[in-house]
Amino acid sequence: MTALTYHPTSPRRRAHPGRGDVVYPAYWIAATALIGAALLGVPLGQPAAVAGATLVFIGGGLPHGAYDIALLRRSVALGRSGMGLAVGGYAAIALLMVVLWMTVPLVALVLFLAVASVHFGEDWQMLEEPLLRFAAGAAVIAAATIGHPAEVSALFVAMSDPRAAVIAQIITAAAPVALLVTAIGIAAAWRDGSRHWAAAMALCFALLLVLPPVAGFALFFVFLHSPRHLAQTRVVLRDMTLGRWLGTGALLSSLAILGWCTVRAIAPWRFEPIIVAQAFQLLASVAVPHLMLSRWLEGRLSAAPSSEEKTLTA
Ligand SMILES: CC1=C(/C=C/C(C)=C/C=C/C(C)=C/C=O)C(C)(C)CCC1
Ligand SMILES: [Fe+2]
Repeated sequence: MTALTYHPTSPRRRAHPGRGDVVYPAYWIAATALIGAALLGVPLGQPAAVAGATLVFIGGGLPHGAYDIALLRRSVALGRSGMGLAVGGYAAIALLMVVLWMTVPLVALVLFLAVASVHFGEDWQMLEEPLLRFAAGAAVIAAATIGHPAEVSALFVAMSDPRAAVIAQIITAAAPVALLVTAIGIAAAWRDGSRHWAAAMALCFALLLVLPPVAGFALFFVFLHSPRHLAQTRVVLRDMTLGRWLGTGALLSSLAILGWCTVRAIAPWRFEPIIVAQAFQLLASVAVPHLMLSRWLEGRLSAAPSSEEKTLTA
């Protein structure tokens, strides 16, 4: 994910009409296919379908973080040791998150949900109000939870411990507010010209409410969140050949999965081997350095806008 900010000409207005209005046709195709499957009675909440959705969100979503280090390298002139430090720091933060899952999984879960809300809120660049962006980010979790409290609670418990059910209850209680605030965000995005994004997210929230949670999440993550970031990243890394681009995505995603399996094999692991729960734990572990790096890059870019960034924000 890249952290690409718009630099206002007026200090009052952060957003830019139509800013961030990026939705690919694949999203509408996937959403239509999911609606069709649900109408035809395909059991999207059954274990086989959940395993399929897990493969989709890992295979289609994990690679969007694979370019974080390449982006960092593009933004700061790093020597060999600087690069080593950056890669080491990134891996160390991810590993720290794995340790949190192993030692205090409830803390890891809360951290994950908070980080995800901030991170998904970054997709709403058209909204100038940070609280609105955070609510819109949190609404992804809130919609899935209020729509399917028992399933989400069971997933949280599988990732953490039985006390995680309380977290699902708290989210369920707060969900109406998050969704109402997000409705305002959608209206504002629509009014300001980001109509594709506003319509796509409105449909996605509706689907997160009604579809089984992992299917709804896979739709959001793979077809809305990741492609925006991949497209922005591709602009910055446009001189990477297609082979190298695809190779980097595949290699680093495989390394993350391999790293996860290695840690699981060598460390004492008290979780049930539930694949979907582990996939979310892995996602959480890489999401934390992913978010930290994006925030840092955003700070840098805001402080010193480059010509490259101007291209991106145009
Ligand atoms: C665990 C879980 C959920 C939350 C997933 C989150 C929060 C994912 C965050 C991913 C990130 C931050 C990726 C970074 O790019 C849902 C959707 C409520 C469905 C039920 C189980
Ligand atoms: Fe991301």
